[in-house]
Amino acid sequence: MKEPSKAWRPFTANCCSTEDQTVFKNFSRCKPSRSDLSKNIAPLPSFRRLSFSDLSRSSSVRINEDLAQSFGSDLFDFQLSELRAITQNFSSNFLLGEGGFGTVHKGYVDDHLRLGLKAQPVAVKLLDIEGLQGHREWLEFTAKLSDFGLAKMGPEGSNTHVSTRVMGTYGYAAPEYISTDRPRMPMIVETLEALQHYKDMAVTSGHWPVSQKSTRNKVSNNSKMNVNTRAGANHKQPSPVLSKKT
Ligand SMILES: Nc1ncnc2c1ncn2[C@@H]1O[C@H](COP(=O)(O)OP(=O)(O)OP(=O)(O)O)[C@@H](O)[C@H]1O
Repeated sequence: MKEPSKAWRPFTANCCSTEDQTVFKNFSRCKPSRSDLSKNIAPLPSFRRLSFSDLSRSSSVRINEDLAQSFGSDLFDFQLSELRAITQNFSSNFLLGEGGFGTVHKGYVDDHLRLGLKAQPVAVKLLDIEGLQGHREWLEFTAKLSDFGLAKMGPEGSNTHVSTRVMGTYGYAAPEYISTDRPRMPMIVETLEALQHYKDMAVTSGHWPVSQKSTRNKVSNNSKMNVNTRAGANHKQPSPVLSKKT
């Protein structure tokens, strides 16, 4: 009797019955039907990625070392030519799906490929170097410091601090900064975190994140901060945050 089909997972389950298995060059492989290929394979709650390759040699050596520490002897480093053979040259017939990094192809390794590596189906992800995710995403990433009108050049030489007047927007600036005139690094981090939250509230509710009647003292006291969280605010009213900027 034909075995019931199992969810296909690389390195863990069979993808097809014996009679469906064909031989391609020296690689055994499963011959998935068109309907199998068009099916989205069930979510994979946990599976181990045991292999990778196809990076430039120098970078892959370093990554190999890092991954080897995590995976130990379970890690197999495949050459591009091997991956090509496994996936029938990344054939579209073996396409499983596509993610942000590129296409994912079904393949099958036989038990002659590596000592200790059992014959099994695998999924091979092919990096799309033109893709927005992956290479270009990281190469083009440039860290930027957002400037809310508060950025100042740091002290030079033997100076320990820079004197300047308190600047910032009520509701966005850290309350301690407003009250003490002295910024501390944790305040800056808190302010950056709070900023996006307050801005979201302002944009969606059409109200300032703090009451415009807030006084300096009110703002300086975090517990008294009058944050607008009213649900169902009038969305037709232009957001003060947006209208102020335009
Ligand atoms: N091991 C697998 N078995 C079966 N199908 C898979 C497997 N891995 C990926 N796929 C298929 O390929 C598609 C894309 O997978 P991928 O891992 O690239 O998705 P992603 O995590 O959204 O993308 P990325 O990692 O590139 O950001 C999946 O939606 C799935 O259909």
